[in-house]
Amino acid sequence: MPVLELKNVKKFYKMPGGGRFEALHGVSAKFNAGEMVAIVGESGSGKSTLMNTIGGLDSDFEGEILYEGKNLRDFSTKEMVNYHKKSIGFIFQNFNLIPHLDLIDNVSIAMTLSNVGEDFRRQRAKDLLKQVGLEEHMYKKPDQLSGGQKQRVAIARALVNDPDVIIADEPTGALDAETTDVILDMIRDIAVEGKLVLMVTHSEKVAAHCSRVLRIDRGQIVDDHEQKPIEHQQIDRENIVVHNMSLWKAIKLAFKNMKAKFGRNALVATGMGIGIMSVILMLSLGKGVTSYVSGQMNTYSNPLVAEIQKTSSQKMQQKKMQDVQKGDSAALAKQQQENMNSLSGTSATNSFSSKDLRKLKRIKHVKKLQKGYTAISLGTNQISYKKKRATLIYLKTVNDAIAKSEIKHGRLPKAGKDEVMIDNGTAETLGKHMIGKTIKAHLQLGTKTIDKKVKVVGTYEQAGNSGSMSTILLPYSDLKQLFKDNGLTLKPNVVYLTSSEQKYTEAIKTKAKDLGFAGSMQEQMTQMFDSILSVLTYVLTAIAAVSLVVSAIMILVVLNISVVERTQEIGVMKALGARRKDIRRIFSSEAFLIGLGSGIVGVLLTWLLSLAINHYTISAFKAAVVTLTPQYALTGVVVSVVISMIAGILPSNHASKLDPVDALRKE
Ligand SMILES: Nc1ncnc2c1ncn2[C@@H]1O[C@H](COP(=O)(O)OP(=O)(O)OP(=O)(O)O)[C@@H](O)[C@H]1O
Repeated sequence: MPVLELKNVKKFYKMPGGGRFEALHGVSAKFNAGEMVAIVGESGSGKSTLMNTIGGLDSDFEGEILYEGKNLRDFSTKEMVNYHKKSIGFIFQNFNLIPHLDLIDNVSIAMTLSNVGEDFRRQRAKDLLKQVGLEEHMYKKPDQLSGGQKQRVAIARALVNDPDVIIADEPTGALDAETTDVILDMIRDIAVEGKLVLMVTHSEKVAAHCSRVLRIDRGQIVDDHEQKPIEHQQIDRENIVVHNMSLWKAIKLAFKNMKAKFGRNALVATGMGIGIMSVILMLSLGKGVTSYVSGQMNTYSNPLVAEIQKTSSQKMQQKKMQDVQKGDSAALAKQQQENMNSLSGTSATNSFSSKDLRKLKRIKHVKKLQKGYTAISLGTNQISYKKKRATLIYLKTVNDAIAKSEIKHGRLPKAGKDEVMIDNGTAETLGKHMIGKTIKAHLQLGTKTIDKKVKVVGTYEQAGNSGSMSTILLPYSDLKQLFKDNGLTLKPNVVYLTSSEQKYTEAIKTKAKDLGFAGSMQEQMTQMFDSILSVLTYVLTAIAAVSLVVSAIMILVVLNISVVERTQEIGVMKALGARRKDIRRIFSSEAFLIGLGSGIVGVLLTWLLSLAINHYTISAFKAAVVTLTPQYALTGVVVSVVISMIAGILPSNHASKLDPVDALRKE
C-alpha cells in the first residue's frame, strides 16, 4: 500500500472580488516509502498549495488524500494532530526556526508539544543535532548560525518524532551551491532510511538528486517519471509516543518566550505593578489610618466599662437633618441650640429617665450601673489658686471608666468632702504640688453659675490623649447636691455600665445601641471617622483602580504585538502539531506570568513604600499609618493575574485561530 495517495485533488482559493481561483485541477498520484520525489514547476504552478494540503495544513480541498489508506478528511481532530506530530515532518525554505529558543529546544519543540519527558526529549534533540553535525552549537540561538546550519537544525527538527513523510518546501532555495549539496545529501539520507520525502524545488539540479520527478503546471501534473532508485538501509525506528501538551509545559514554554523579551515584559509588569501598588496602598493606608484613629480614640477606656450616652432616636435625627438641609432656618437654629444644650449638659433630651436606667441595668452581664454627668463649657468654667487661673473645658463626674493608670498623683475624690480631681496639665498651670490644695471653682450648673471652694485630691491624664484636656472631676452625689442647693435637678446624661467580664463589654455596648442609646462621644466620633475614612478609602481605591484598566489595555496591546511578531512561529507550531488549545494556553500563560509578575512588583513596591511612609510617620507622630496585610497583598496578586488574563483572552484567541498556511506565508 502506498504511504500517500492523491485522488483527483482540487483546491480553490476564494478571490477577494468574489469568484474562485482553481490552484489544483484534480491532482492524482501515489507515493511510496523510501521515495525521494522532486515536485518541480514554474512559480505559481501550485507546488506549495499541494504540499500544504498533503501536510494537513489546509483541509479545505476537494478529492481525496489517503494516508496509509485513510482519507485525511475523515480524520478526527485528534488523528489530525497526531498526523502532524508523528506522520509528517516539515522543512521550510526560510527555516522557520523559533528565534528565542536554543537549538535543542528548537529541535525538540514537536516533542514538547507531544508532552515527551524532558530527559528523553533533550537527549534525542542532542543526538539529532550531532547527526547533522551541529554538536558544538546546540546551545546557540538560531540567529548565531549560518543559513546551511539553520537548515540542518530544521532537518533535525523535522525528524525528531521519527515521521513517515518529510515535506520539504524548497529546502535549498536560500542556500549557496556548496551548502545545497550538503543539505541534499542529508535529505537523501532520510529517504535511504525508508521515509517518503516530498521536496518542492525550482532547480533541475536538485531534482536530479531525487528518485522521481513530478512536474506541475498550472495546478496539474504534466510529467511524473522515475529516476535512479534509492538504495535503502534497514534502520531501527524510534517509538515515540505522542500525547497532548500539558499545562505545565505550556507555562514553561511561555516562560522561555517571556525571557526572550525580558525588557519589554519587565516594563509592562512594572507599569501594571504600579497600578496594583496604588490600589493596595490605598487599602493599606485606609486600614492603617482607621486603626490609628480608633486606637487614639479608644485607648482611654477601662476595658470593663461601657460608656453609654443618650441620643434622640435616629429617625428624629434624620428628620431634623433633612429640615436643616432643606434650608429651614428655624430648624437650623433649633438644631444649633440643641447641640449647644447637649454639650453644656443642659439638654433635656440627652438625660436618662429612670425607665432608661432600668432598661440598661437589665442588659445581660451588666454588673453595675453608674450614673454620670458630663458637660462642655467654653470659657465659663474656671478654677483659680492664689493668683493663677485656668479655664476648663470638661466638667465630669467620677466614674468607673477611669483606669488606675490614668491617675498620675493622689487619688479619686470621695463623696461629701468637696474633693475634686483635675487633669495634670491644668494642675501644672496652677502650681507645682496641687494635691491637698484648696482651689476656687467657678462653675456653670445648668443655667446658673456658682463659686465654690474645693480640695484637689488627685490629678489625672487621660490615656491616648497626649495633649491634656482641661477637666474637673467630682463625685456624682456631690454634683447632685450642688444642683439641689441651687434649685436645680441633676439628671444623668451619661451612664457607665460595668460588665462582669471584659469579654462581654462589646456585647453590652451593642445591646445598648440596639435599645436606642449611643456609645461615648469618643466612640461616636470614631464611628464617624471610620465611615468617612472607609468612603474615602473606597473612592481613592476606585480612582487608583482606573490605572488598572489602562494597564489591562497595555497588556492587551503588548500581547497583540507579540502575536503579530510571532505569527510564523505560531504557523510552525501548528505544522508541528500544536492544537488551538495549546497555542491559546501558551499565550494565556504569558498573560498569567505578566499578571503574576505585576502583582509581585506591586506588592513589593507597596511594601517598600509602606516602610518609608511608616518610618516617617513613626518619627513624626509615633504611628504607622500603612498596614499592608497578607490579605491585601494576596488580593493585589490575584487581581493582577485576573486582569492580565482577561486582557490576554483576545490575543490568545487570535493566535489560536491563525490559519497555519497564512501564518507560514507571512513575511
Ligand atoms: N491564499 C491564496 N489566495 C488566493 N490565491 C492563492 C493563495 N495562495 C496561493 N494562491 C495562488 O495559487 C497559485 C499557486 O500558488 P502556490 O504558492 O502553490 O505556487 P508555487 O508553485 O508554490 O509557487 P512558488 O514556486 O512561487 O512558491 C498561485 O497562482 C497563487 O497566486
